[in-house]
Amino acid sequence: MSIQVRGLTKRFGSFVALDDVDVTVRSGTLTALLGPSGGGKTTLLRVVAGLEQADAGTVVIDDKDATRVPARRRDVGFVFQHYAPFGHLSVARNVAFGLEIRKRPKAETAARVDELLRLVHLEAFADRLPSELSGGQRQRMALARALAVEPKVLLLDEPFGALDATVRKELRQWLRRLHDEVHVTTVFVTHDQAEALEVADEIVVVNGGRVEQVGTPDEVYDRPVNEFVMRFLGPTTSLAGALVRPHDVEVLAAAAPGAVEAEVGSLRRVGFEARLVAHVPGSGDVDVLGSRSDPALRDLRPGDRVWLRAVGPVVEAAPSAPSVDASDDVAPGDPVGVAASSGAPVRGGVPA
Ligand SMILES: Nc1ncnc2c1ncn2[C@@H]1O[C@H](COP(=O)(O)OP(=O)(O)OP(=O)(O)O)[C@@H](O)[C@H]1O
Repeated sequence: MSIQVRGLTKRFGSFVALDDVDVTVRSGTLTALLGPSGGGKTTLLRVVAGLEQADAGTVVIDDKDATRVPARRRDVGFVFQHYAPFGHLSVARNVAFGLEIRKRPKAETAARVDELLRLVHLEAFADRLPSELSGGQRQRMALARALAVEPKVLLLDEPFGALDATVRKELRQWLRRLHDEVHVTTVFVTHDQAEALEVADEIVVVNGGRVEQVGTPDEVYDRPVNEFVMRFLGPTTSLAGALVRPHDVEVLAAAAPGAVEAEVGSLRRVGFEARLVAHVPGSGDVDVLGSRSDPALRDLRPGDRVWLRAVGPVVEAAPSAPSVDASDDVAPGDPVGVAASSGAPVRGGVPA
């Protein structure tokens, strides 16, 4: 069940929250809406769900124009960050709720609830009250409840946002596995680039009410279309006027085509990483990230002469562009890839 959003504009007073947005979500995919706070992700999700009316544009769900269809008739399952269950009903009754109000036969409802509780690994908790569940279990219950009525699409607004980092990580892997079993077209909102890169089939980068880029995790990470996407998806450093990822800077002992001469400022080892800061005369410090066993870095001393060359994606840096760096602004969740695996991405110097 695909979703097509065309020319969507949504204003709150004079503020433009969505500005002529086009997005296609392919049937059966798990798609992340990724971007900084206030960028319009939730608004986009709410318009798709029918909880918010757009000022212009269309929403097509499963090849049918849903723009004017009320939320309850869109066959959309929705899970919010702070999910509020019915506190006086058992877990099983919470999951059954949507089926009961649709007056499905009792036996069918019971069988479906059993199946869903197994799917979300809560079969042992069927008779508990929601207050007797952990936060992660409650969000799994919310997902089971949303799935109960067999929605065409599942929309998740930071479903794990309120949980601690470890549980969040478990649940994101679980969501991936669940999706592989159920295959319902799913869109989830996150501002955590690691979550999107790890879980999604497709990432829609949303910023300032516009779509910056759509692609697979590899595409947006390896071929960012602009400085914003480059910065948002992971740490960056500036080399010869362009942005590059610190782990995509090659360190050479001699001059080579395309390489820039630099002087070693400092080299620190942090766990398995080696973090080099090298000074390029006239253009400032460059951060380089390698592994501690990397022979090109291992024996460097402050003052040594080296040559630096970008070996990964490079994006021209606009000098006046606003700085939105993943290492600063992205969630306290896990930073991206090698560059940030210790939780203290190299940026503008050696971490203390
Ligand atoms: N009901 C509303 N009235 C006025 N402004 C709103 C309303 N809802 C959202 N906005 C504004 O629209 C912009 C986009 O909000 P939205 O919640 O879609 O962003 P988001 O990308 O989901 O951010 P976050 O990650 O913080 O949830 C924000 O600047 C927000 O203040």
